[in-house]
Amino acid sequence: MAEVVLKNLVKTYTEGETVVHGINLTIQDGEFMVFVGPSGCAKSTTLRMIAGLEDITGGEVLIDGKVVNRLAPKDRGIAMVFQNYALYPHMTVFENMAFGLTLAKMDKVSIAARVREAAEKLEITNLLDRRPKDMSGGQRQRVAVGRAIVRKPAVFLFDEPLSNLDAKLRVSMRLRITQLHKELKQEGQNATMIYVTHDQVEAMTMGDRICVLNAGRIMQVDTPLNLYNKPANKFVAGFIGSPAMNLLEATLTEQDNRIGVILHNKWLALPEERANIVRQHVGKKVWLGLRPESIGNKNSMTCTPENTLRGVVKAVEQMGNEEFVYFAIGKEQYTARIQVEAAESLEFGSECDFGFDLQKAHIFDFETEQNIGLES
Ligand SMILES: Nc1ncnc2c1ncn2[C@@H]1O[C@H](COP(=O)(O)OP(=O)(O)OP(=O)(O)O)[C@@H](O)[C@H]1O
Repeated sequence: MAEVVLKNLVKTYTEGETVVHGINLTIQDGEFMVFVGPSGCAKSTTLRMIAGLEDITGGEVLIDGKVVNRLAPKDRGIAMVFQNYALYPHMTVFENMAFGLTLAKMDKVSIAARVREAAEKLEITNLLDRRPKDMSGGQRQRVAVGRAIVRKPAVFLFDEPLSNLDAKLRVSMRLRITQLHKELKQEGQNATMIYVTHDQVEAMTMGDRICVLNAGRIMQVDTPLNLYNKPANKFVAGFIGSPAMNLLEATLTEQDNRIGVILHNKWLALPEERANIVRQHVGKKVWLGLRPESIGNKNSMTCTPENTLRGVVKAVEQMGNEEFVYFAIGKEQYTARIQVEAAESLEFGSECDFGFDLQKAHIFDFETEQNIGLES
C-alpha cells in the first residue's frame, strides 16, 4: 500500500546526456500506472530510478511519503518483474519464489504457505519442482510474477515483462496481471503497480492511467479513454491508436461566416460546435487530426460536397470485421477504417470518394502542437 511520487526527477548518465528532464508525477496508492512511449524515451530509466537500480541525478522519489533516493532496492518495499524473467537457473520454481523470503529470514512454514498461495493464484502449483530451463517462456514469466507476489510488496514494478512472449501468450498474461491487480485489491492488498511497455495496446488495456513519455518528458497522464478521445498534443494523438491518427497540415479559414479548413485546395466546413471552439485561431496553420474511423466512404458515413475528397487507393488490409483502406490524395497518404458491411471492393489504383467527419476532428496548433480543439 503506497503512493509513489516523482518530484522533478532528472537523470543524466555519466556521458553527460540528460535523458530524464524533471518529471513530476503522483502514482496513487493502489493505482495501475503504465509508462508508455517510443524506444529510448526513458521509460526503463525512470522505473529503475524508482526501483533503486539507477542513481538519481536530481529530484526525489517518494514511496509512501518517504524520500527513498538513498535507500537500497531491498529496503524500498518494491518487487520488480523483468523482461528476461531473471530467474536463478539452478533453483527450482519453489526455491526461486522462496528466495527473497529466505533472505528476509522468514520462517519456513510461512514461506511455504506464501509460495503455495501465489502459485495457486498463477496456476503454477504443478511446476514448483521444475527448473526454469524445463519451462516455456510464459511459465517462466508466471514464476517471475509469483516471486514478486510472495513478497507482498507495496509497489510492483514491471519492465516490459511480456516482450519475450508470443502474441497469444501476451494477451493471456496481460489479463492475468490486471486480474491479479484486482484480486489483490479485493484481498485488501492495495498494490500499486507501475508497468513499462512500448506497446500501446498493453497500455490501453491495462492502465488505470497511462503516462505517455517522449524524450524523457511527460506528454500526458490520463485514463486510456481520455488519451484516445482528448489527446493533449500531436505526439499523444499520433502515438495512441492503431492504425495511427491521420495528421494533416491545414489552415483554419472563414468563408461566409463559417469556419473550415482548406485541404488539397478544397474548403471543408467544420461543424458549428467545433468551429466555435477554434474561432479565435482563424488564419492559423494547424494540424488536423482524424482517426481512421473518422474517414469513410459513402456507405459508412454521410458524404457531402463539404466533407468529401477524392483519393486513389494504395492498399486494403482485410481485418475480418472491418478493413483498413490506405489511400493517397496528391502526395499525402491517409488511412480509413471501414466496417466490412460498408466496404466496397476497392482495388489498388482505383479512385474513390472519401468523407472526412470533421465533427470528430482534433485540431493542434501547428507550432506548439498543443490541442486547441478541446472544450474548456
Ligand atoms: N547505462 C546507460 N548509459 C548511458 N545511456 C543510457 C544508459 N541506459 C540508457 N541510456 C540512454 O537513456 C535513454 C533512455 O533509455 P531507456 O532504456 O530508459 O529508454 P526506454 O524508453 O526504456 O527504451 P526501450 O523501450 O528501447 O527499452 C536512451 O537514450 C538510452 O540510450
